Amino acid sequence: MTYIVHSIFHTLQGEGANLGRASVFIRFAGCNLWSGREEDRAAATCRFCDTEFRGGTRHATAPGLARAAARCWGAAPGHRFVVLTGGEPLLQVDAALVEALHAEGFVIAVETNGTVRPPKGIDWICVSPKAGAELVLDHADELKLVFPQPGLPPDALAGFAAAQRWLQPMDGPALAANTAAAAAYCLANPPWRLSIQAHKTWNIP
Ligand SMILES: C[S@@+](CC[C@H](N)C(=O)[O-])C[C@H]1O[C@@H](n2cnc3c(N)ncnc32)[C@H](O)[C@@H]1O
Ligand SMILES: Nc1nc2[nH]cc(C(=O)O)c2c(=O)[nH]1
Ligand code: SF4
Ligand SMILES: [Mg+2]
Repeated sequence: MTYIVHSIFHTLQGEGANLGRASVFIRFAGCNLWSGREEDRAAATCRFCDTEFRGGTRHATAPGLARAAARCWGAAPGHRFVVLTGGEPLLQVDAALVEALHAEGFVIAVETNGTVRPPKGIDWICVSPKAGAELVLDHADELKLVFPQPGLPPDALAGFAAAQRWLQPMDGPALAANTAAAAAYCLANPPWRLSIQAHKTWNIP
């Protein structure tokens, strides 16, 4: 299996349950809910994406990609943690990559839109559902809903099983208003919690 990877970088997880944790991010190229081209955004299923994920480097084997992640992690002792994101990582992540990353000593987390079934063995799954896209998962370690999303109110996810439920204000021109609305929603509706994209204020990738 060839993996097409937009970028690999070492940073702190800026969102959700693993906030602040040293991580290697593997950002896979491509998504099933948007082409990544600005001219296609208005007609896409997912229209608020904050991420560049087009194109990148081919990695011909799972052990090769896992070694690239290990090189990126560097010399920091132990606690290796990798976040598979994109784009939509589950279009490409397979059992061979899970095995190879584990063999390099990584705990594996995934950021997914929940429309694609994951291979077995991933240690931490964060599902971030998108209005208008069919969820094929009904549980995860954490649920992280970008808020507000017309057509996908938090209530609609009452049947989704997750120990942690986050509302993440939609970044864009209305970020301040979205943050206030998300905070108000969390105050009125525990167990929803507020997830601020901390890396954007820490000025790290
Ligand atoms: C770029 S996505 C990649 C992973 C996967 N495709 C997904 O949507 O979960 C990573 C995370 O950023 C969130 N995100 C994307 N655009 C955002 C925005 N404008 N404001 C807040 N969060 C956003 C997504 O919902 C997801 O939780
Ligand atoms: N620091 C940092 N944390 C993140 N958590 C999820 C991200 C993503 O784009 O998937 C992300 C990201 O892009 N940067
Ligand atoms: S599903 Fe994820 S990667 Fe795809 S366009 Fe939406 S936020 Fe971006
Ligand atoms: Mg991001």
